[in-house]
Amino acid sequence: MTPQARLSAAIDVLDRILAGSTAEQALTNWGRASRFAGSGDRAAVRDLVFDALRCKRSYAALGGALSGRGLVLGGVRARGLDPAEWFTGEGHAPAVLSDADAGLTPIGNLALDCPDWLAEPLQAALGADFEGVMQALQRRAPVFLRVNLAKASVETALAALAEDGIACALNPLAKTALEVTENARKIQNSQAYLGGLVELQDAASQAVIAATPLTDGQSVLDYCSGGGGKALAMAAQARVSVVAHDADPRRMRDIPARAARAGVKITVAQTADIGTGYDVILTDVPCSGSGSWRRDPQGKWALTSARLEALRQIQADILDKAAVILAPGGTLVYATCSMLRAENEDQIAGFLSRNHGWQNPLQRRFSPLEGADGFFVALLTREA
Ligand SMILES: C[S@@+](CC[C@H](N)C(=O)[O-])C[C@H]1O[C@@H](n2cnc3c(N)ncnc32)[C@H](O)[C@@H]1O
Repeated sequence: MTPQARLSAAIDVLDRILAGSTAEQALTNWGRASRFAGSGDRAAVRDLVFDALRCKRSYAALGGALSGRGLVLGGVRARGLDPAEWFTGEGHAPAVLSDADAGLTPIGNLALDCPDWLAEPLQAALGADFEGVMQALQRRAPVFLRVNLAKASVETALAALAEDGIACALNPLAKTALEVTENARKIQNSQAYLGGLVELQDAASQAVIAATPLTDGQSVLDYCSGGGGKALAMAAQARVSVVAHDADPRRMRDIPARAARAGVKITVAQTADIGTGYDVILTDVPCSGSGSWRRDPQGKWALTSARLEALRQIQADILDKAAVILAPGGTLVYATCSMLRAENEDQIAGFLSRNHGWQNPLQRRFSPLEGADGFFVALLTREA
């Protein structure tokens, strides 16, 4: 495909997304219908689509319309390219520009791709970092790996990755965290990944596990395990017995295979079998995802105040339910990939006001300005 034809493909995919499809669905459907597209084309179209979704407001302004064409045109203008060279109408290129394609220079929340209703709570949470963080969320997220210490040292993992041409740099957020600097697309077929030496995991997620006080012999519950990313990290950090649970059992489907590849043991529990008396419970609760909008830009535009309030209720309920199955003297770990106080500091304050005999020795925010996703972690310790 020519670079111009890739723009046309991105326009088509974005139109489907604007009509209600998820990005993944729309890209998959386009891929199936476009057998002629090679892997480079698919990657390029995907990048164009996700760039446009991250910058939906500003690109729509620059491109003169909230449409596939407007977004892609806005992206061309944002990159400082001459649109006339790209919108040529020749071959599979997008149609030539007309007066209808005039755009305007975005300012304020528009320029920052911030939904208006979220500007105030985000400013309250981020203070002087607000603009910088919103700008960071307009760019693609770096790729991070976690070295699986159950199978390899950091040096061994780096050497194995290098054999597959994948270059990485150590990341200060966690001693297991590597930022991929070259050939990220090779990871899933690399020997280091297939052999369980490394897992894909954001560095802030790894920092959350590093902040979790795990010691050999403990019983640990990952209450909202999803696909088990953090359960795997906990199982590799100390000789602990890890139980994974999620309200949606389908999300835990891959945990046995992932645990086998990583060389660790994880017991998957349905809600009825969750048990009690855990030394450590991690609640990596469902949240707005505002710290990871780079990876899920549709989440930024789909969030509403009603949905945020519903999430807050779920988060408080999860904390209260987990608290009663924690052993005396145990630690409840609360984590979100949100930057909003309502889901972070306010939840901890709410928990402490509802429950007595608890301490809160740690609260820590991770900012996208540190390179990884925005995250929040709090430790709640129950008196013995
Ligand atoms: C942020 S995700 C967890 C991600 C996962 N810990 C990881 O590292 O990949 C939140 C998870 O909470 C689950 N969940 C939602 N409501 C729940 C509830 N009431 N009890 C337990 N899990 C719940 C969701 O199904 C989702 O998988």
